Amino acid sequence: MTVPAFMARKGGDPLVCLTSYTAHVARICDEVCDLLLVGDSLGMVIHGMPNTLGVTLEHMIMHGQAVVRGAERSLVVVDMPFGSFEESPEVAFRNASRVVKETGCHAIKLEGGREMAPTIQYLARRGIPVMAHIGLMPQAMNTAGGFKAVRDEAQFDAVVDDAKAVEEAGAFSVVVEGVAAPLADRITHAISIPTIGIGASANCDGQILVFEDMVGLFPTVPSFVKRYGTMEEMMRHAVTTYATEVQARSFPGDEHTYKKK
Ligand SMILES: Nc1nc(=O)c2c([nH]1)NC[C@@H]1CN(c3ccc(C(=O)N[C@@H](CCC(=O)O)C(=O)O)cc3)CN21
Ligand SMILES: CC(C)C(=O)C(=O)O
Ligand SMILES: [Mg+2]
Repeated sequence: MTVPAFMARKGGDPLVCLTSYTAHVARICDEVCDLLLVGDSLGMVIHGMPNTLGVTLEHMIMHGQAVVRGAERSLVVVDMPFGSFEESPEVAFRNASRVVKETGCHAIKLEGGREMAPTIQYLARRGIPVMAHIGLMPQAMNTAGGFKAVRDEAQFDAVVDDAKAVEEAGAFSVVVEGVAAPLADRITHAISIPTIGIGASANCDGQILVFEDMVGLFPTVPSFVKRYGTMEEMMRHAVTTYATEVQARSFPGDEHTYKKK
């Protein structure tokens, strides 16, 4: 997958996207996805943080390297963490270029609408494809007072304006998070770059979910998540059986034991 090929899917077959944070999860997701996102949700999902604000550029680079090693076909996009891009377009370029150089990812993603348009333009014109992220922006949880979906009609025009501004600035795609279905529909029809929804209805050009949420490995998921697997139960069964067998001395058995030569 390339950035132009991804953009060409606007209005066509839905774009399949998932987050990945590790090489072997990336290898599995890569078989079915158009895009793998190394999301800053890894702070919560992998590192047990209460929100995404504590995630660093070093976290993103380390997980980005792992995912790039596991991916062959998909576009790999790395989230810019809180504090790494907001100050100025120049600071954003310095940090985003480090992410691209040190991971080999194809593009970066950053949260923000109109206020980030100059930064998106600065990066995009200098060789770094940018995916924007509008609607519910988890890095703004303290100003929003939590992870609040955009459901009030009075807020809709502002988010449509954000979508137009990031398109105009040169974003190649935009994540639309936590918005009511009619707003997602307006945004998808208002712009000519692909909209990738998360908690944003079917009225988008593609969908993304957090891998651990959809396989059933993260305990507290937002209501928009559909669970396609029961990984937590499978893991609990495996470790419980192991513990029982160690205690009973039935593991290791003969077939798991070296014989002398
Ligand atoms: N594992 C995981 N999955 C995610 O989808 C995800 C993360 N982590 N971390 C970053 C953000 C946070 N996300 C969330 C988390 C909770 C709600 C949620 O429950 N929102 C409710 C109300 C919450 C409130 O009132 O405080 C809503 O109705 O909008 C939405 C998005 C989505 N992102
Ligand atoms: C879920 C997506 C869009 C994200 O930003 C993340 O995982 O950090
Ligand atoms: Mg994110």
